Amino acid sequence: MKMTSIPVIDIAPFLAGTPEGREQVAAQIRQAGEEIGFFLIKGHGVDQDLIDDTYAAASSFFRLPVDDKLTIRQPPGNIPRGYTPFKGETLAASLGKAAPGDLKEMIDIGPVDVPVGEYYSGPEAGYYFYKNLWPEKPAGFQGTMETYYRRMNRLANDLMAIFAHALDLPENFFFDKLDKNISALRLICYPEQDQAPEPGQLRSGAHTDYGTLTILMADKATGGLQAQHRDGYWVDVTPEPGTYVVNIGDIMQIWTNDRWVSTLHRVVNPPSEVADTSRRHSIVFFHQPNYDSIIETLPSCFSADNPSKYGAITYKEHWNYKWNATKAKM
Ligand SMILES: O=C(O)CCC(=O)C(=O)O
Ligand SMILES: [Fe+2]
Repeated sequence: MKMTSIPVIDIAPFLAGTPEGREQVAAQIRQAGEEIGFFLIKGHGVDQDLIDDTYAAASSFFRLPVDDKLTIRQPPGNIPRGYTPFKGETLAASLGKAAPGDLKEMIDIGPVDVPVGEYYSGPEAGYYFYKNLWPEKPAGFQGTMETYYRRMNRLANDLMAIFAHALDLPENFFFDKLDKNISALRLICYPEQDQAPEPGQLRSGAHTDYGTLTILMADKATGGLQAQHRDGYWVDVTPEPGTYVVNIGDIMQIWTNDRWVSTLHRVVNPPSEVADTSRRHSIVFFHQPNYDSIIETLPSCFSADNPSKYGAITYKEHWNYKWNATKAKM
């Protein structure tokens, strides 16, 4: 039977900490990781007021005149910070596919609370800890986003503990690979479409996410997210109020030797009858490990009968390739 919606998992019993609760949540995550690589979570503990404030700050920013938005334009050299105008990225190119630019504009925010030291600012650090660019308007934007970033990092740690449990590893297994993580908070606006898209042009072309996991909050505007089932068909991912969409990224797929899937997904265009009124926003936290973590098959995911399919790489090697492939030459 075809899957028509993605599973909803209440993670509160894991966070409450009883052994039964932890096992029950881990079992559901294990199944979802293997089958579709996407799930909705509830019981995550993130304060709804913080979610609402973050959404409101992002949507007000995108309503500003373009000149105001360009005050924090992405610095030259594809540095992953600041505002990228409409059609500035082509996610299909991360998988080697040519396509017109994605029908979206966005802001990229990197780590907040960066310590001083060679690891964070020396030559190896690249742009991973580059300073964030904050707009003057709307008021309070920086504080809201920094609070949200920190809260997403905590939730991602909780999810990584669940993942470890689900993979028969100690729950703190991943922590030393994440303690200097280079996660990215991305605010995206998919504006109303007053012109028909070009052939092959989507709000976001089909791609997989590059890191460990992604935590997404989106509104319910038409023209939304779809995930590809392992059997090839597309499933609508419809967020419910108070839930987050979580999906597995490339690094979990590599770590688990393909037992879990980094699922192909895309954001489709709204139907043409409503395209000129459909405006969609999403707030996406891409959780990504330390830049120098070595990504190789987890001890519980290979054996003599099931050898590793991937050679070891560092996270920065994986990320650099994907990121640079997707950028418009502007
Ligand atoms: O906006 C969405 O719903 C998903 C965006 C996405 O998949 C991405 O930016 O990687
Ligand atoms: Fe994505």
